[in-house]
Amino acid sequence: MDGVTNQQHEQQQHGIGKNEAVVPLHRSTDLMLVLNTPKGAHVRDVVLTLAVLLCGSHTGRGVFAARDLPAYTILDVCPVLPLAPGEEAYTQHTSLHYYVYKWPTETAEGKKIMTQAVVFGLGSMFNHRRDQNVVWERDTERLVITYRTARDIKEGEELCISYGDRLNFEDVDAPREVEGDGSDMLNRIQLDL
Ligand SMILES: C[S@@+](CC[C@H](N)C(=O)[O-])C[C@H]1O[C@@H](n2cnc3c(N)ncnc32)[C@H](O)[C@@H]1O
Repeated sequence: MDGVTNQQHEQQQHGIGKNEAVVPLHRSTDLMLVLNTPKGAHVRDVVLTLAVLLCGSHTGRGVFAARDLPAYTILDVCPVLPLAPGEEAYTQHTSLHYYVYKWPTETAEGKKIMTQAVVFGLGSMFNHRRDQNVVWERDTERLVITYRTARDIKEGEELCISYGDRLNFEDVDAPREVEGDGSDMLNRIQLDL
């Protein structure tokens, strides 16, 4: 195409200037969605919640590496839908509450505030791990989040982000603080006295 790349050609066809209105999308093809991880999604459905309470654990989805991945590999570029300020008052009563990200934005008066955003694509499927192996970056201008591997990843590893310290579920990956029935800890306390 006489030195014109496919991307430039597409942009010319649509009258779009470079970098302005185009977000190049990437998704690694070396990923898989696993459906039966122990990290169950929260459910608002009363019947399902009862079934979980009575029958035990409820499985959830997670993103895993289907091949070895080098550090800094782009896993996905996900479009987001920022919610209007105040809309979280409604989403917190729905299952969506467990899927939204904090999103900085500005009011019409120019005041910086934090709202929420729904993330499309794999961004909503990454589970939490305190020592995350995926990092993410917001682009508040272009309304996308880019996810990258934080280090070399082995085939079969789960790809996780960190949700921070204030979790509203029990972290199945968290190290158990007291093993056994706790008597070891009690013995140690008594010895120290
Ligand atoms: C954004 S969703 C992640 C995808 C979710 N596993 C699914 O199947 O739809 C977040 C929810 O996943 C579950 N989750 C994520 N990380 C977890 C972890 N380390 N331990 C237990 N549950 C986890 C929690 O229920 C959390 O509210």
